[in-house]
Amino acid sequence: MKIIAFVGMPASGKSEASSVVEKLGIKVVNMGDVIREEVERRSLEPTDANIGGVANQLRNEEGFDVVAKRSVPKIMKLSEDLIAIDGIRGIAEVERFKKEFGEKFTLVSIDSPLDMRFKRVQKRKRSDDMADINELKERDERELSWGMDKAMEIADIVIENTGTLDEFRNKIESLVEYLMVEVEVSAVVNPTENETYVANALKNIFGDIELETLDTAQQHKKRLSGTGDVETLKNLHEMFRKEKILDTGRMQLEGGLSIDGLSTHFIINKQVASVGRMNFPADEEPLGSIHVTITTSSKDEMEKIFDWLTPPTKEGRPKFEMEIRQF
Ligand SMILES: Nc1ncnc2c1ncn2[C@@H]1O[C@H](COP(=O)(O)OP(=O)(O)OP(=O)(O)O)[C@@H](O)[C@H]1O
Repeated sequence: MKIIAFVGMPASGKSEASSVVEKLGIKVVNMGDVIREEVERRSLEPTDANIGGVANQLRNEEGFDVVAKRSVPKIMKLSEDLIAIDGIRGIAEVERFKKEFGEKFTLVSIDSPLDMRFKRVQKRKRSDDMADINELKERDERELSWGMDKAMEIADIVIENTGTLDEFRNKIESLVEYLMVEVEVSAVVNPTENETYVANALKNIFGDIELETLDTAQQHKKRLSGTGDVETLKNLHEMFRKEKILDTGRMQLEGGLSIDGLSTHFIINKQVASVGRMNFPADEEPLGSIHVTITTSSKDEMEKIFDWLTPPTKEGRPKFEMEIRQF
C-alpha cells in the first residue's frame, strides 16, 4: 500500500489535486472526518464553530498530531494499492504519518505564489474566502504557525501549480500513474549457489532493492524476491545505455507485454548480472534467471516506461531521452 498526501499554502490547489485523485478511482481519506466523528460523539451539532472548537480542544488535549494519529487505524483497515490523505494542516501530522508509514508515505508539496493564489481565491468564492490580499496573508500566517512551511520543505515531490488548471490536473494524473507503477524482481537460489551471490546479481541491476528470501516448492531451493517502484528501474535504465542494448531491451519489454497492456515480464541473465553486466537469455538458464515484472495502471504509463527505459534508436543512438517524472 502507498499513501500520498498533499501540502501547500491556502488555495495552492490541494482540493483540486484531491478531486483529480478521487476521479481516478483512488480512495481519499479526509482528516476532517476524524473531527466530525468527535463532534458527533460529543452529541454536538456539526456547525463550523463546533467543528473548529472540537479540533482545537483535541489538539490541546492530545497533541498537534491527534487527527493524524486517529486517521492511522482508518487507513490501516483499507486494502487499496494507493490511498490519498486530504487535509494535512501541519508538520506534526506529517511527522506522525512518516513515522507510521515510512517509505510508503509520499508527501507532495503544491507550490503557488501568493498573488496567483489570491486571484484564484477571488474566483473560487468559497464561504470562508477573502476579498483582500491581507486576509490571505493572515491565513498564510496561521498555516505557517502550524509548520506548513516545514511540511512543504520535507516533501518528497514538489509540484508547481503556476500554469492552467488543465496543466495542473495533468501533472497530478501523471504523478498518480507514476506512483502506481510496481516492479517485482526475483531469482532462484540453487543449493549450489550462495544467497549473497544471487542477491548481488539482483542488486547489480536494481540498486539497493530490499529483498526477502522465500521457500519454493522444491526442497533446498529458495527464491530471493523484492518489490519496488519506478525508482527501482533507474539503474536498469543506465545499464541499457552502458551495455548499448536499447533495441534488444525494447524487444524484451514489448515481447513480454500482457494482453491488457498493463504488465510486462522479461528475464535477465543471472550469471552475467553477478559480474555487473546485463544481457537477456533466450530461455531460462539452467540455474534460473532473474525475473522482472513491471505493472502499471494504464497503457499510456507502460508506453512511457518503454520510451524512458529503451527509446527507439537511429544508428544505435536514442532518438530522444525523456523524463519519467512529468510533474
Ligand atoms: N492552475 C490553476 N488555474 C486556475 N485555477 C486554479 C488552479 N489551481 C487551482 N485553481 C483554483 O484555485 C482555487 C483554490 O484551489 P484549491 O481549493 O484546490 O486550494 P486548496 O489548497 O485546497 O485551498 P485551501 O487550503 O484554502 O483549502 C480553486 O477554486 C481551484 O479550482
